[in-house]
Amino acid sequence: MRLVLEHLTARRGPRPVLHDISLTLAEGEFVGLLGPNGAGKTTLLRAALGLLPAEGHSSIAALPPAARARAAAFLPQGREIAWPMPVETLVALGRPGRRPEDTAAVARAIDRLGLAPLRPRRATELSGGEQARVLLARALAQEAPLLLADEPTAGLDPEQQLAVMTLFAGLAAEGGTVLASLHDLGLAARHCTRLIVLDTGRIVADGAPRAVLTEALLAGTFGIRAHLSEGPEGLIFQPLGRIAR
Ligand SMILES: Nc1ncnc2c1ncn2[C@@H]1O[C@H](COP(=O)(O)OP(=O)(O)OP(=O)(O)O)[C@@H](O)[C@H]1O
Repeated sequence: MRLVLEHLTARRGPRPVLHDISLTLAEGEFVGLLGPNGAGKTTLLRAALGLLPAEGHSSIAALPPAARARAAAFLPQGREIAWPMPVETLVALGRPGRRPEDTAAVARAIDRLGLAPLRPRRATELSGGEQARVLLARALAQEAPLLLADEPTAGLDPEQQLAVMTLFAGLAAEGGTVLASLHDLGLAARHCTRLIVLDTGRIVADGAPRAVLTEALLAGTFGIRAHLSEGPEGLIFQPLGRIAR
């Protein structure tokens, strides 16, 4: 399912922090939403979902609530689980219902995140990274055509980070649309089909990873120098140092 944003502008408190964002994400795209701390990534995701008031148009926010829940799954930034329930019960919150297809979707999500060994454990008694994977499984259990994820790799070990990026690329390859905010430019460069970079609430770059991650953008927006090369596994991004600004 496509996601269309037109002239989206949002405020946090009295200040506009997202300015006139227009973009279209198509089926099959895995889009990395990049930008320094405070650039507006979370605000964009939440405004697109209708979770924050915004001016302009979002094709998801415009849907009635039930259709919105079917269209888009969301992994928010906060990862701490407060409910002392078994992992399986928590994942099933993403897919309420007792039809066989609901049970199968929950089982698929648990399997995709490698959570089978943790299934009977109490979610509050898991490590931070394990809790993050449980919450991602809850979002995946929805099996919505659009997935918006706020820093889905934060707090995960290297293997799990790669697992999540590979999983998202697979969802896009199956025709889904994935938009994920990411701070790891290396993971984004290697796995995303497209990168959108925000800086102080505005889109400053949008395109294929190789075209977006230029020396000038890395210096101007992120304040870093980096080495980019094409390896057999795809684009390799290696940060080299900070640039005094
Ligand atoms: N509840 C709030 N009240 C007032 N300002 C806020 C609030 N939440 C965020 N902001 C401000 O809005 C701007 C955008 O914040 P946002 O959380 O969207 O950035 P982000 O790109 O997701 O950052 P990060 O990478 O640090 O998670 C920042 O300047 C931030 O200080």
